[in-house]
Amino acid sequence: MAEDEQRLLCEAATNGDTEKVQTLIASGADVSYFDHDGFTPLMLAAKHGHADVVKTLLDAGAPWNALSPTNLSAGDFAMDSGHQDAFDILLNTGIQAELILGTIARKENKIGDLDGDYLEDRVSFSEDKLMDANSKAVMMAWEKPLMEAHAKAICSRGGHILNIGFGMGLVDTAIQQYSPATHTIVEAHPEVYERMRLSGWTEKENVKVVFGKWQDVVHQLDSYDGIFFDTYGEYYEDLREFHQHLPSLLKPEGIYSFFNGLCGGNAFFHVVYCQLVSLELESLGYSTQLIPLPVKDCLGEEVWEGVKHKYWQLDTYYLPVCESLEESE
Ligand SMILES: C[S@@+](CC[C@H](N)C(=O)[O-])C[C@H]1O[C@@H](n2cnc3c(N)ncnc32)[C@H](O)[C@@H]1O
Repeated sequence: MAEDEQRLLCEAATNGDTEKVQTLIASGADVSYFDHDGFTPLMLAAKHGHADVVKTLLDAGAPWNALSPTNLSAGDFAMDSGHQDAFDILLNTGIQAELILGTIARKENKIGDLDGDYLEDRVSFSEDKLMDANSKAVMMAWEKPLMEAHAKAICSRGGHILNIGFGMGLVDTAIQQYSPATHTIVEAHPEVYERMRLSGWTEKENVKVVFGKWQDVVHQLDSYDGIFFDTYGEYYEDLREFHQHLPSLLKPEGIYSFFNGLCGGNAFFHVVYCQLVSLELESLGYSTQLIPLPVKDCLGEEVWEGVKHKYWQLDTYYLPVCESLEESE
């Protein structure tokens, strides 16, 4: 009987029959049910563009972020099929959920999600990547064009530049091309720092290397015309925490950017997080422009050989360029 009810709910969601969906929900049908193909009623409604049904299901507690067997969410189905109304409802729900509940959930995850303390483990360098002790990539050479674009953005006002996280030094090499007045680099991993020292970064005339976690050294820093943030083994909460320091770190006319790998494995979740971070920066007084850069061509399957976690799977990278709202008006 219950199985029948769920099947009818999926059918009504597919057909856009809002009344039937409401009746079935009222009689106890499970809105988080997965059918035999691994789809929820919400995915089916989104896929067919039935915005009313999408809303009804969400109001009844259907999970907006459930994933199909191919890792697609209801929002991905709405987006891929071009159903703007259903997409907007799902996007709004995702943002609200992450704004309110996300902080709590992310804090709880913080205890068990990462593989140990990255900063205390060994790293290994090769020509095209920097890997952690769990064969996860800290940084990869395919990102070079992105790092060059980030450097161009944050150096556009000249002056004093700050970069958090050296990695393979791609962004810092690009920053040096703009001959900044000063170029401060914060790096916390002892082996990465040692490599910087051996390759002469600590001796460069306009470069100041600060060894330590940004959280521990932030109060030693100055104010800058351009800032880039790209760490590893941290959470969205850490990025948010860094943003709290922007008003004192970034000069009023300065440019801020960060590596935008937020939810890089799912197109819809990425949109949710791009919006979320933009809203959070706005509340601190910054506008965020997201510049689309195609990355499909530099990301063949062979790039990921030997890498445990494919942290980026999307065709377009959205490079954030943030500046004070007063300046951008
Ligand atoms: C993704 S890599 C940066 C890549 C760099 N943008 C490039 O162009 O090569 C991240 C770097 O941040 C460093 N890191 C991680 N946590 C940090 C923290 N809390 N403070 C400072 N650096 C940190 C890592 O050791 C690593 O070198």
